[in-house]
Amino acid sequence: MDVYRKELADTKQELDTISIEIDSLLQRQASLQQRKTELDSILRQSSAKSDDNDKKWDKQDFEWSNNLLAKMGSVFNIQTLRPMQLQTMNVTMSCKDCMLIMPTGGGKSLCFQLPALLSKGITLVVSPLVSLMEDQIMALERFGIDATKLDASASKEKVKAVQEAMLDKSASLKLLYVTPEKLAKSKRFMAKLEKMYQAGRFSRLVIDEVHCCSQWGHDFRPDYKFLGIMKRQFPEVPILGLTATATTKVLEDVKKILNIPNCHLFKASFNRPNLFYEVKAKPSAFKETISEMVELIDKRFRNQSGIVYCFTQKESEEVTRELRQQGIKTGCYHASIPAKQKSQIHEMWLADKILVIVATVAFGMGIDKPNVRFVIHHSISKSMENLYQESGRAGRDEQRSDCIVYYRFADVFKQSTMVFTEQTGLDNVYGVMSYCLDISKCRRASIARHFGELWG
Ligand SMILES: Nc1ncnc2c1ncn2[C@@H]1O[C@H](COP(=O)(O)OP(=O)(O)OP(=O)(O)O)[C@@H](O)[C@H]1O
Repeated sequence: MDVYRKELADTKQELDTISIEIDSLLQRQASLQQRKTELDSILRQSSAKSDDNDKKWDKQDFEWSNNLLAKMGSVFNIQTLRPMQLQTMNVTMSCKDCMLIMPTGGGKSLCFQLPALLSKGITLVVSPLVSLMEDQIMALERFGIDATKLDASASKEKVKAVQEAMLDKSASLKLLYVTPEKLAKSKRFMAKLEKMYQAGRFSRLVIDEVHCCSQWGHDFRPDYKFLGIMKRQFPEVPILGLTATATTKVLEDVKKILNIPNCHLFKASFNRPNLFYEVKAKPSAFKETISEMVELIDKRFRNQSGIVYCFTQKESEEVTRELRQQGIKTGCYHASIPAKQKSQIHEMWLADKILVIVATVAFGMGIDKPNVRFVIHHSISKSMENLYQESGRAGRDEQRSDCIVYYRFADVFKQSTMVFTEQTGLDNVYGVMSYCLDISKCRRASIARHFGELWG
């Protein structure tokens, strides 16, 4: 009996102790709950404050505002700015770091080209593709702006002239384009930049396609990681990162990599109201898909300019051959086509001498044709970002245009085998698959949600 009495006394004591502990935990819970409410409210207020801060960036009373508006018309022949352009330019003109996320064709280039004209010294533009730089430099030359690039093909004389201009106060050079490889691999060029910085002539660092820094993005480029040292080496130089496609996770990663945790972030809407998205079931027989496409191109898009995207070079050649056999004049474009032939095809298409280009993704960045009325994906893209960007080459003139994807399950497997080694490769393909399969949702809404926009 004594044994039981003893156990009962111990049990009561333990229960008392637990009650005391529960009381104290309940009190702690209540106080944490209260603190949580307070912290939520502080954060809400500070984000409202930073919204306020952002609001001031769209003002036109900065010391450079008059000059900015004047040059916008006189040099670029632009009468009104698009959403987020003024904010971005004001932030970067204030020497603050900024990232601008704006859809393809939205007008990101103006956001650094115009500030480059208004600033002393040289704007360094890091861009992933030489062809992209060439297009921009050609366009700048047409506006009478002195811009050039340094890449592996530059002659000794050219390198010398650029290096002189980097330090020469009276030089007219405003924009210098380089690839990330150039920065990562040429110590000599970094040393020149250091001198340019010391001379107070390094006015701004622009990083085009800034999502390439992050492994979580769809287009990671190892040399972009090197850009992380730029802020440490040139702390006074404002960084402007540009991208058409970046999820929140990618943006956070990019901020970390570039050492710009407090950069301003501007995001233009991804909705392109003039683009109409459609998904069609792809017949299993190749010829059947082609005859559907011929019908589309011949009837719905008669005499109109467009692009047909294919999965592989082989596929693009087969589609080109079939379309031609069915009487449609097309040009084929992929990475293995000789450079001269590629630029001929591109020019003929720009001049509307060829209406349809059948291409792989090699026909991509830097395409700026206003009247592309349709983009057809003969096979699905490898990610929603790619799909959005490729489709976005339609309708730059803001006229109605169609973006059609041919979808069948077998193509998901094909894509998966190509991307499974990439960090988020499979997830990206499944994202496209779910976009294609979800017939209950509006396509535009699915795209908006993918890019983190609220949509009804
Ligand atoms: N405010 C504006 N008003 C009218 N046209 C503009 C304006 N801003 C830019 N543009 C024009 O829009 C077109 C696309 O601009 P830009 O090439 O800068 O786009 P982008 O955002 O860099 O696209 P991409 O992602 O393909 O590089 C250009 O022809 C440019 O001249």
